[in-house]
Amino acid sequence: QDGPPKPTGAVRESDLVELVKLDPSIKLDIRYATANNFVGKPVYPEARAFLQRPAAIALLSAHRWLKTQGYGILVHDAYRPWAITKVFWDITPADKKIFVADPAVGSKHNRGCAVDISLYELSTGKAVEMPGDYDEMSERSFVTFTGGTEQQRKLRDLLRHAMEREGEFFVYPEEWWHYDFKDSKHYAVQNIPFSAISGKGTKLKK
Ligand SMILES: C[C@@H](N)C(=O)N[C@H](C)C(=O)O
Ligand SMILES: [Zn+2]
Repeated sequence: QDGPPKPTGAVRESDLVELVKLDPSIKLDIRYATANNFVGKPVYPEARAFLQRPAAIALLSAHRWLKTQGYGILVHDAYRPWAITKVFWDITPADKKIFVADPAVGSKHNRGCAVDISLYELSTGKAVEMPGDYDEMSERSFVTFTGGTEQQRKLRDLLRHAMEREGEFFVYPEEWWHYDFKDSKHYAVQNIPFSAISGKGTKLKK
């Protein structure tokens, strides 16, 4: 397969918004722009994060609620070009494919409607410890994993509560960090690089 799957029905116009421009207190740790990821080398030329506007606004709402609890959102990934989903799929062994999306269908990341996140402590700015590492392909990533420390599980569950409390996002059960936006099916799978995103719609409508 050479390119993304074509939409089967009507789709909404893409309006990708850069998250740090909405609120600079949303922190970034874009591992795919570094060698510290499961590919072992950078697959993004820039450490940037975009979501479709309604998803970005919902993420901001979760971030603001988390701040009342002493935490902020740390973003590992958001919109992801389809070609990178294909790279992930091709290098992942068959028994680990639940941790990556099939490029024949496309990932919700490719639609600008999924986000990989963790938490940072407002008091120190440091990333928290979760029951497993980001992109760890083991049962420690499952949202039902009962191992790790009580504090790690509490933070994983706090993140999930923040993201699901308004019904806008829902967790991917195999990955504590991955959240899908409820309206993802309305957006097309895209393969444009970050540099081609206009950002014209970056300003948040009040
Ligand atoms: C690769 C991982 N971070 C991820 O996002 N997995 C889901 C299943 C996806 O690729 O959509
Ligand atoms: Zn993800």
